[in-house]
Amino acid sequence: MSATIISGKEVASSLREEIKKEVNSISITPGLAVILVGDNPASRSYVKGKEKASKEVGIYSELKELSSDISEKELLDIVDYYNEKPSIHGILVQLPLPGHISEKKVIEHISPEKDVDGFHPINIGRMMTGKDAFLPCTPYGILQMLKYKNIQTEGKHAVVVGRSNIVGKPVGQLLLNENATVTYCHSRTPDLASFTSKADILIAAAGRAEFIDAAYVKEGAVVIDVGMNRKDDGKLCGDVAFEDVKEKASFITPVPGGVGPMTITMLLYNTLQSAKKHAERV
Ligand SMILES: Nc1nc(=O)c2c([nH]1)NC[C@@H]1CN(c3ccc(C(=O)N[C@@H](CCC(=O)O)C(=O)O)cc3)C=[N+]21
Repeated sequence: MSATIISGKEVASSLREEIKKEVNSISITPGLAVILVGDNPASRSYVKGKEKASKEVGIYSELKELSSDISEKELLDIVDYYNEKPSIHGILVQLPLPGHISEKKVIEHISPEKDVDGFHPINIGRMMTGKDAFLPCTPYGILQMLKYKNIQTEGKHAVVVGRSNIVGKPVGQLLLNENATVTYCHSRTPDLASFTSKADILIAAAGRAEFIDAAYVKEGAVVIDVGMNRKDDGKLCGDVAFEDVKEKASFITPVPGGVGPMTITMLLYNTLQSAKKHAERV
């Protein structure tokens, strides 16, 4: 039997409707500042997607485009400017940054109260300890997709392939918070398939095109594809060999149209939450 496809587009549009309604119902306009350094075409295209989605739900978005030779100090000053600007509730510095700028320094410079990416160590610590935090958008979006399809996490064995700070590590943490049993694997894990084939929920976030085929997957598993790879023909593909795996899985997410639209949606959601908290303070 072929797997049910979890359409990120569908889940995203349902959540965006709710976000839009709530944006219209509050007394202030949520504001998001997006800082883009350099002219990487992929980064630019993601940033455009974020701007368009913000407008659609009534969030004000301000794009700051900076030359790739900007100094670290200048960038930190711009972050400061937005940290202090009352009409801005969320700040996103698009990664990756040019090599001469420390990403760590820049992320740590963003006010944790405006860190709608959920990348600041304060928010990561809050997430780890189960406190109120901005949750990182991709892992949070994955949780929403599971919820939307009523997929249980409690007592399930989740296997995460990938250990990045923005996807692999936090998605495991969030699944653990949801009472899953979590195993982390990565590029140095020997006999990877021996782990992934035990997964009830498999999260593929390693950044290798279509390498998870049916041999890596247990019959009836839920397979979430976080990969965002460009093929030689320019087409986007995930870490999962979709056609092969969909015959074995119970649920599967496509690329494109899967996790990607959810990432943007949770950014909008976090920006709305930040604006609401700001409104309570003033
Ligand atoms: N500070 C920061 N925060 C981020 O959240 C962040 C970042 N830096 N740097 C780059 C990555 C990448 N990312 C994507 C979000 C949505 C899609 C997305 O919606 N993709 C569409 C397809 C887009 C296309 O066709 O090119 C889809 O999967 O259907 C993709 C990629 C956010 N990132």
